[in-house]
Amino acid sequence: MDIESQTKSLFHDNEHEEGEGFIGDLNDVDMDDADVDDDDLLNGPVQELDLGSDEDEIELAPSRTKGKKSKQHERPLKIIPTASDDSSDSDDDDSDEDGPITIANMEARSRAMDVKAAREAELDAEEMRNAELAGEEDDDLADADDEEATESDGGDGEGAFHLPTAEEREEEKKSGGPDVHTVQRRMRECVRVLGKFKKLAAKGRPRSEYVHQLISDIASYYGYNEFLAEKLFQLFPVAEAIEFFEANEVPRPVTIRTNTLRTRRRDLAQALINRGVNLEPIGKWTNVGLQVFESSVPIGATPEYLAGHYMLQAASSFLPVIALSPQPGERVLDMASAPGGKTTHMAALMENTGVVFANDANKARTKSLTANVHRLGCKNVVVCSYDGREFPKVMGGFDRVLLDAPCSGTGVISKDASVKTNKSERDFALLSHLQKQLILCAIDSVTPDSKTGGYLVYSTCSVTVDENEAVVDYALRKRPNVKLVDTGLEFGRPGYTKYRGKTFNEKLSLTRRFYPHVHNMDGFYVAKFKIERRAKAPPKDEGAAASKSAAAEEVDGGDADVGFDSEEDKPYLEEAKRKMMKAKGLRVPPRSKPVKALPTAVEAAA
Ligand SMILES: C[S@@+](CC[C@H](N)C(=O)[O-])C[C@H]1O[C@@H](n2cnc3c(N)ncnc32)[C@H](O)[C@@H]1O
Repeated sequence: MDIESQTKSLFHDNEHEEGEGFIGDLNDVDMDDADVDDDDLLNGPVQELDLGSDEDEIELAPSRTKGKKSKQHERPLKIIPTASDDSSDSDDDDSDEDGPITIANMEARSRAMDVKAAREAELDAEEMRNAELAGEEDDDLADADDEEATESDGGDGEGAFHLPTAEEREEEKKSGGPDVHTVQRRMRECVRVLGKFKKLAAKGRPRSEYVHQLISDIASYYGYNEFLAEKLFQLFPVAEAIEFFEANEVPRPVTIRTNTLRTRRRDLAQALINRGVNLEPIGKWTNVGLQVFESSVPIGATPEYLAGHYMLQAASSFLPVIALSPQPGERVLDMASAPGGKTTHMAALMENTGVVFANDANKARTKSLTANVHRLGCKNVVVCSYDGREFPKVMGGFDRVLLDAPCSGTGVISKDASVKTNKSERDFALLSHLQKQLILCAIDSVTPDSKTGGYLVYSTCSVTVDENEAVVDYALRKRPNVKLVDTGLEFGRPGYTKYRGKTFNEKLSLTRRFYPHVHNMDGFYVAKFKIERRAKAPPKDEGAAASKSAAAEEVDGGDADVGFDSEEDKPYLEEAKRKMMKAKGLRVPPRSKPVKALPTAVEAAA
């Protein structure tokens, strides 16, 4: 059985749930205001929307692009030559380059690709600089000599390559678009020309026309809307962008995480091997992960699975927990936790001691969370369901917080192809807005006085800058008492410090990006913060008690009094009750008093 059909049959019964999403006051966000630099982001009523995706729920059935039909589905195999196909480049690469990327050879391969990407980025940048120097930007290359133009035209030896004009593109669209072979060939040519633009571009055709054509062809070939195709394309040098889109067409390796509360990896591996499972340890960076290559039994229904000896979990989703590194005896918050892959991992690292508050705003999703908590034998987990923006008002004083934020899912397109077509510019603005609200509340939930911790990890299964660096940079600007620290992860590309005209805090390079085409895992982002006291240190001569109370007052929503106050809780309870009645189709009674926006974390701390 090959690994692809394996994957399909392996997961016929896992916990995938429909209707996952993020919760936030998104409908009323003004797009122009979506990047407001203000704690006002924290204001607003709680509403439910269904826009999100979740990296942890492995698909039961092969994903299909809903809506737009991808030309790529018509193709037999990988046809677009990409960096890793290009044999002329192989000398420069790691000798491990032959054969498929496994998680074991991934580190070496990823280093080689990093070098190559850096080189390509450099070439791209040089091309751009040259174009600018020549004052050509959009109208350049009128002086490209005939010889060069001929080289471009004769490109792949299959007849002349002609970059369609705007009118021709229109015509093409009207007639239903070109066939898949024409699109493939054109993409290949555009990549080639953009790689050596000065030399290969046709006379009088600016770079932007090639880029535009390539993005449009990527969108139709792989089945993306043009907006998202462009957004993702912009993240990489041209040739690498194709690698990324290609990788999204291929399922990621099937991986499981040993539940060390119940067994040891060695014993689990032996038990599964005895059942006909072909597996091996993922790599040096984790001592609990196993990669499954083949199996004659459904991996989601073995006696070991049912007994909670392992979790079906994408390798990338180990990373935020490794970075957070929760310690035994600590008080930890998992702010957006369903279905619990990371919660249960944290509970195991904490050896079932201390407490993990596993929160998720979506009540329905807490069912699978609770089921996983029970199956894996986690005894230190409390499940709750609040909007994350209600923290730390609900409770605070955590040693560590994980915010695995609701996101667009652009890192998990191989699992959920609907992302290709269902995300618009507005969705990204709204998500980024919600993520900014959540991250401030997550920061304010950490106690800077923690003896053992004082950390927050922010992660997403998305690769866009709006949802990652922009959010982290915002948090650094809004909370001067936090700083970025090393994630402790052994691989991953550094986060952007500059991106398309935006400059972020230089420490953003401490954050880590993971990509399907580089690391053979889902696209992911991880940032780790250390939370310090917000206020000036109290005078040295003051007594310990005085100093403690001063600190508590000055902490912005951190470990000040966060106990329950029934008066304050009234509006929350009333709203929750109204929601529940509405969901059950019951008549909702009028509100006892006009509902103001629920108090925010910042208000609560004030
Ligand atoms: C990426 S998933 C979390 C995956 C989870 N950490 C795991 O490892 O299994 C994001 C979660 O955020 C939840 N969510 C969406 N909006 C939220 C909000 N405003 N507050 C708290 N949770 C929210 C969603 O219901 C979803 O379960």
